Amino acid sequence: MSAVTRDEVLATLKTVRGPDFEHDIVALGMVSDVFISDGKVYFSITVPAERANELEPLRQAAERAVKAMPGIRGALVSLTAERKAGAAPAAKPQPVAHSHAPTQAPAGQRPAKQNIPGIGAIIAVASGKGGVGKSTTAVNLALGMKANGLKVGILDADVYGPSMPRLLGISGRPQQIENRIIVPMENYGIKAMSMGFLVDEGTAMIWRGPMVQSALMQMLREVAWGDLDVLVVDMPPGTGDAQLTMAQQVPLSGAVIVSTPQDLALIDARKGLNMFNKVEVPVLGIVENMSYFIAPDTGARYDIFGHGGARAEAEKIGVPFLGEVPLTIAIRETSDAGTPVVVSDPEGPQAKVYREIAEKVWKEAQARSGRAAPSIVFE
Ligand SMILES: Nc1ncnc2c1ncn2[C@@H]1O[C@H](COP(=O)(O)OP(=O)(O)OP(=O)(O)O)[C@@H](O)[C@H]1O
Repeated sequence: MSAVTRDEVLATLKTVRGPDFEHDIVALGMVSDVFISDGKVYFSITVPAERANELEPLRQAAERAVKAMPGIRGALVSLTAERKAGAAPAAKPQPVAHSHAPTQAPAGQRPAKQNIPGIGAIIAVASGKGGVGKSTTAVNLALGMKANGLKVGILDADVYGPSMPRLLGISGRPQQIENRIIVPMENYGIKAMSMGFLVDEGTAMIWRGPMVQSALMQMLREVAWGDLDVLVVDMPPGTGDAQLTMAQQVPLSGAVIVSTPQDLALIDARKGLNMFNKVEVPVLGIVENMSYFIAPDTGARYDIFGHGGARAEAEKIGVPFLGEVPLTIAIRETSDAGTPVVVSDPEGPQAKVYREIAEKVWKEAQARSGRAAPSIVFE
């Protein structure tokens, strides 16, 4: 069977009537870019923010219509809200979580970010640029927190290059329960959600901003996370508009910045800090990754990268230094094999490094939230 095209999807959507019961949703200009991957169709429908709940049946009708097309294996349709003129400076439509549409903030104020019921703290792991080991740090940090006795989830917000399925060794598709709530995947005792569970890894993601945002909001708010002490969010690399919007829309308790010593004068890490400052999310500290080299044969340590830059930078700007992670074959190989070092060699030196970082991150998060830390049992 030949692949379904965007035009065919749009033709189908022309059978769906808009809220005026007269014109179709395509003619009314409510349909975003349509993206098709692996037989699944993704798009959003723009609606006025105050009608989001009321128009949920419209979303369902559109999803049903597309799912019924021959050759289509699934559809992910979300509602995105139009901002009222003058309500906020951004011109982009903002996604809304359907049953829990955020309340519109008065003009000039940041919209209130709704906490997620059941989730104690949401901690972002971010980096100023790609390839510094952000995802590896995020997964080992999450597992370190679990090893320290916390209930942990991880959300892979890197919609364009999801890596959690591979890092956690999880394959398959998540189950959907009533009201389109998704059951998170799970491995090594942590719950996980990633775009990679919904589309195949390696699929070139060419989504536009609003679609990415609504997919992220669904993964955040329409997933049965249950009770979690902490949800670790693996942010997409970089500090561009997309990351900024994300940092703005997710109710973050704090952020951890991953940097390498090779980062020239840590320029990129500083950009990360500025980004979170801009959206008033406290930076919990900096992790220096690939800080020094441990020889696989002798276990000897070599400070070949001029490590320590991140510590100095953290001191200079007054944020905590959370720890340094060595460059080791073990970390790379276990990451690539889907058996992160914290679970595959829990007694080893690398696992210890991550657990200590996890402890510091948690302490910092608790200190910022002003709540007493639940007691953590260390073995
Ligand atoms: N401490 C480490 N020692 C050895 N290899 C590491 C270490 N940290 C990360 N790596 C390896 O470096 C590569 C990049 O890591 P990772 O995917 O975590 O980076 P990232 O910053 O999330 O990248 P991206 O920007 O592509 O999302 C991976 O192959 C990973 O296994």
